[in-house]
Amino acid sequence: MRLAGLDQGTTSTRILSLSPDGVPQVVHAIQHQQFYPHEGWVEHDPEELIANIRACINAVGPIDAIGIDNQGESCLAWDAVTKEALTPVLVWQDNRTSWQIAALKADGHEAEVMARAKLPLDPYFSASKLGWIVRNSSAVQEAIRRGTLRLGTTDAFFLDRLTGRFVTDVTTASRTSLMNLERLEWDETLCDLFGVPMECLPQIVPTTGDFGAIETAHGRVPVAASVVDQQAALYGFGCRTTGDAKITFGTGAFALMVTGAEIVNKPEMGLLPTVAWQLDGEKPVFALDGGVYTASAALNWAKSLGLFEDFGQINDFARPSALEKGLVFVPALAGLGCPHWSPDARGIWLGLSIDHGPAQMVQSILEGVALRASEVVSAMNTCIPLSGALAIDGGISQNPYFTQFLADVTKREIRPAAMPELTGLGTIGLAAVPMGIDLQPTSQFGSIQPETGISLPVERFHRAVAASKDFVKT
Ligand SMILES: O=P(O)(O)OC[C@H](O)CO
Repeated sequence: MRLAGLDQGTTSTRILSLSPDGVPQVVHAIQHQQFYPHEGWVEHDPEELIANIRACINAVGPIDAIGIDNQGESCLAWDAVTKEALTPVLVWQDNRTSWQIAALKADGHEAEVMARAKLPLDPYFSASKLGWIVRNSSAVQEAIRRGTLRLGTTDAFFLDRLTGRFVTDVTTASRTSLMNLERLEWDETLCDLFGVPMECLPQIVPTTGDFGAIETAHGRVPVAASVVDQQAALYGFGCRTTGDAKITFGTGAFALMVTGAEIVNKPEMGLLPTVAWQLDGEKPVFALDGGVYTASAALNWAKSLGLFEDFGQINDFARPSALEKGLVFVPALAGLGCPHWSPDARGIWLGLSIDHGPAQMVQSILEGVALRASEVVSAMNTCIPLSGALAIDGGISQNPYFTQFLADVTKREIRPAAMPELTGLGTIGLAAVPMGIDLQPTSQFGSIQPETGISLPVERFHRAVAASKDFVKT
């Protein structure tokens, strides 16, 4: 049986299939455009994403089933009859609703949202974005009048268009802030609060099962799984028991830890309970989630500014670290997520001096991403002790300076995945479940030990983080 995983992420769409020895291989990948129409706005073109999905599926050749993973909170509106998008995709990084979130907080609504969705008020989640779409798009208002409006995360749009099933899986629904996490149903109070008509949302279904079939150049292909990309990676890492955790360093850095059947709710730690997956006919497995919004995105930004030309140039830097020498970068280029939840925070360099050049600045960016990830890891570890080493994947998980600094700052063994496609592996693994195949991960991991005798002045970073939060507000 030949299975494929389609990874529709923030920067690219990729299709993977397994080699005969079980290793996922990217068969085709297409980058898509990022649109920044105003400060803080981030959009994708839904038709470009659909075209890229079709191109990837056609490129993979004959397959028996496919799983699709998605970029989480990103969402849009479309028409129930024509299936045409009515708005761009508002990407998870889009901060256009931060003023509305601030107003909801000021009006005392955070406790209610925390009680129902178990999420803080933050523009990251889909709820305020969908509310914004309903209030501001004339095409959406016309569709309401016609009775044909559909609202949802990107997975629901892709499935409705490609298979005719108007559904979303429970992991993606748990990222909207419109689902009651205990009941796993849309929550009327939350929909009213954000101004989202509940009847326009898709049906919530388990992560694996029958999602309909896609017409491809090679015949009809059943979709057997649909899931958020971070949850797919957690599954692909083989994390199955409470305390198993991973961090994926992509556009942002996303840590997830399995908490089993239990919803671990630690708002004071800034961590989010979320659904890890729900296999068809089984109870849901939950996870704790902590996000750093800019990881590779900060390095791409530095590259675009000309601070370096090639990723091969930023693998080695002299010690002591920039942090020890007094230069600190806080990668809050799209606000601060876990554990701060400060959408108005901005990136900041502290400690610049006349002798600093591009190399030290890039070194401090790598360290800033590691320090932010370390904040998330220590919040998680306070909730539930992490089992053993910390497994990581994604682009900068292969950077030797970054991984050693991460080991030193977290004081833990870091295990970078030798094979970078763990999201695809997890998506294929989930699609295999309804086919009756138990695919166990075959990835290999490196091992980076913390250096002994090093004590980093992490307090210096905490002071810089505090400044990054207050800077725009004061
Ligand atoms: O598409 P990625 O890999 O940047 O991941 C996006 C996250 O799921 C957003 O929460």
